[in-house]
Amino acid sequence: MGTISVDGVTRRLGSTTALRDVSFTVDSGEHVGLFGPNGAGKTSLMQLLSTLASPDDGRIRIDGDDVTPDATAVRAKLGVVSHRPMVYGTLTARENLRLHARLRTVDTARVERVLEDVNLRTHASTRVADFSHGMTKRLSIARAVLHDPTVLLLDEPYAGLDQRSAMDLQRILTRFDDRTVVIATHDLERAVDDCDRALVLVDGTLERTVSLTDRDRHSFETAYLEAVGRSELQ
Ligand SMILES: Nc1ncnc2c1ncn2[C@@H]1O[C@H](COP(=O)(O)OP(=O)(O)OP(=O)(O)O)[C@@H](O)[C@H]1O
Repeated sequence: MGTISVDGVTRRLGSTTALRDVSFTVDSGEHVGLFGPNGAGKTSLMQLLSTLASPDDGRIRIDGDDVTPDATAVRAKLGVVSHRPMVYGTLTARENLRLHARLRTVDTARVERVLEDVNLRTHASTRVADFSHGMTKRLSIARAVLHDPTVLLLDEPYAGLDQRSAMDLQRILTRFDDRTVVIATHDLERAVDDCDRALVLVDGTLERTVSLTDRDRHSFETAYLEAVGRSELQ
């Protein structure tokens, strides 16, 4: 459950080729980091995996279902945390999750369990407009896992968080370790802890795959900088 297959995927945006013949697979329960400089194609790839866009060439399958014709079946397996929190500021955390549970036809009893998972039980009755950035991010994760997906797609989950909130979030994400996870991030340090494998995109091409299980932080950073060239150093 939760296998991903990306096969020869190309994505064009206007005159830009955002992704060029990208292929990789992710095993069930594996945690993969997506890295690359600005404009490398990370968000474009996350959008395709999330079924928000379709490849111009190639195929993406989740558990064998193609993200284009089988988008509805695929969406049921996906939990997506993107740049936008996708929660309502005028509602409380609990109201947001109950609303989402009804839309997803999920038993509302699960809302309390998920609030607990992301450490928001004591703030469940607070309006989201009054939440800090870190709390809103945790609520986005709660929303994403409410229907118990097998695959979690996290686009820059640590962006804008201070050290303490990022550490809290990292700890919370380990509670969902049994799922397949794809995480796009510029945070090389946390990636070494979070991921089994790193995929490095450069100018839309999958430049390098690095196993993180037997690497320390320094050797991953070296491999990353070799892959992206000097552009990251300037
Ligand atoms: N709507 C669009 N129209 C045209 N080109 C686009 C569009 N969105 C992205 N691009 C281009 O596609 C390429 C890949 O962009 P993408 O946002 O996927 O990269 P990224 O790795 O997520 O970058 P960042 O780290 O800055 O978020 C870039 O050259 C970008 O300028």
